[in-house]
Amino acid sequence: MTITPGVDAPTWPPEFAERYRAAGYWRGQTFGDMLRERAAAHPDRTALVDPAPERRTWTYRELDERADRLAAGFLARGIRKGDRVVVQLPNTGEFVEVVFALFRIGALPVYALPAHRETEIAHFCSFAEAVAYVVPDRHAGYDHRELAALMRERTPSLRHVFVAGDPGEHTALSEVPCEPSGPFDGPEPHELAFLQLSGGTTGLNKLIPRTHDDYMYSLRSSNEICGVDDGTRFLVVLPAAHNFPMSSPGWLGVLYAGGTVVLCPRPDPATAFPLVEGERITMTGLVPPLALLWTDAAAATAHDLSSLELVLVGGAKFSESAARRLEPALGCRLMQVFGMAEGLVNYTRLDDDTETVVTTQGRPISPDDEIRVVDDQDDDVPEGEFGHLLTRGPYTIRGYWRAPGHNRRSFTEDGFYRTGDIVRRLPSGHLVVEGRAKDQINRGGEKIAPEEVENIILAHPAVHDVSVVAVPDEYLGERSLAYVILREGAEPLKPVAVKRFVRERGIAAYKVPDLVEFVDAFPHTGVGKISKKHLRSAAEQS
Ligand SMILES: O=C(O)c1cccc(O)c1O
Repeated sequence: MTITPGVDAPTWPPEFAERYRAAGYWRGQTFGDMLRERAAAHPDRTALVDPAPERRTWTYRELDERADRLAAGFLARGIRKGDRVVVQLPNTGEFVEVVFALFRIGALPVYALPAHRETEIAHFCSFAEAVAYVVPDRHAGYDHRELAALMRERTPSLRHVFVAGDPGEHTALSEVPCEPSGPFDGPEPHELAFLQLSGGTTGLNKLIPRTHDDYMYSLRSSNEICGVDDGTRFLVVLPAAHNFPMSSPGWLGVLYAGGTVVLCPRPDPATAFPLVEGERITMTGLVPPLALLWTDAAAATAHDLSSLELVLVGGAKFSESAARRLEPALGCRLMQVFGMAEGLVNYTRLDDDTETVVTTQGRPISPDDEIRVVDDQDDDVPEGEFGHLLTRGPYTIRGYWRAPGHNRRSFTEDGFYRTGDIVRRLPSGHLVVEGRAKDQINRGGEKIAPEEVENIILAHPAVHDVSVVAVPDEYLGERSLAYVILREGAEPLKPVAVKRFVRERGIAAYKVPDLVEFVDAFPHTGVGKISKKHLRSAAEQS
């Protein structure tokens, strides 16, 4: 169960770590201590607002105290430093309390999304050898307690299920807190803070080990770039466990700055606009499909959105035409952000001209973010030409959690992360994302590994072979299409039966193929392997 540094989670070579400390990037503070410091400096300021169903607020002092008591309760139940805890909570105050309680004792949250189901959660629990799983009772019509019971049966390491709300057969989260018996033996700043999820390209999600030092640096710099300060009122519209709304600059960045975080239960304008007005929201982050929806809804809304100063858009490519419409419609500044949970984050800047803001995906946070744009042989391409984006820097991981084989493919020998994105770099340093080399579908910001979905469909008795590819979609950017070859002599299937089969296997709904087509054969490459590129262009033409 214990973590061996450099083995379970590859880390920076000592000369890099020294350089990042000397440059002042890594400042030696943990998230637990950060909150403690803020609570001492401005105890009565509002840290957190959870507006639904009844408005609840937390001052910095209250959040700090509640995190302490919950941390003490977790310890009393045997959760220890280095233990992994799968946290699957919607945008509620409990999410923030749980995460800070775990930070304080050095247990590592594994950030599941509310949309995840049996397939994903079973993987996180077993691969991370989680000791606990934290869930809501019901969310969006789904009973998480039943899934939790199944996970307890199937995962030997899983000793606890904590439920926010009615616990059923499990333990109520509200029963956990107790009085701390003394200071916590917390983590060191260079140690892991949590495991974030990768978008995944090869089947199941990889886990991304982030340290207190490296993540705190990305927040602090994001705050400077985005102009976050103690007057910022940030609306968390996307699922709070996503890296973007957590750290770019996100709810953690805003708490770092002493601002106020408001948790939005659903991302639609009908839910969010009254909150923007009522809570005087100044900043938020959206994925492109939501940005479009908000842009269109703003024209007709009776709600006063004039408090909005900045909307960040990222997670998938934002079309230039949509980007041009956003600022006039919402009456605020647009900032594009191109980031990844593995590290590197790029922003357009507040003083960039409009053309740069609408046509690029920004430039890196740090002067020490090393960027290479290379061809298929890893040779640098001339400035301004397309190539694979490789990166290395003070907040980009050196390897995934317990994945040595995968790490040899995803990182160069000298530690550059192969992002899988195809970019072009402008003389200003801004990147333009042109496409993707990795086998992944980006469905409006939700990343899908085709292989994971293919493996599920292959289990259908009537299916001989399957290939899942991206097809362009005006609203989401991309949707998923499953090309299915049926077994000889099999009863014909309807597309809806394939979709139902995938859904019933227990997988996040966004991974269920949007389209299913039955074909006799896939286009093949010379070596007889399915050519995803070929399939993608066939899909684009159909
Ligand atoms: O993962 C992402 O897509 C992402 C987008 C914007 C900003 C981020 O930090 C991200 O991780």
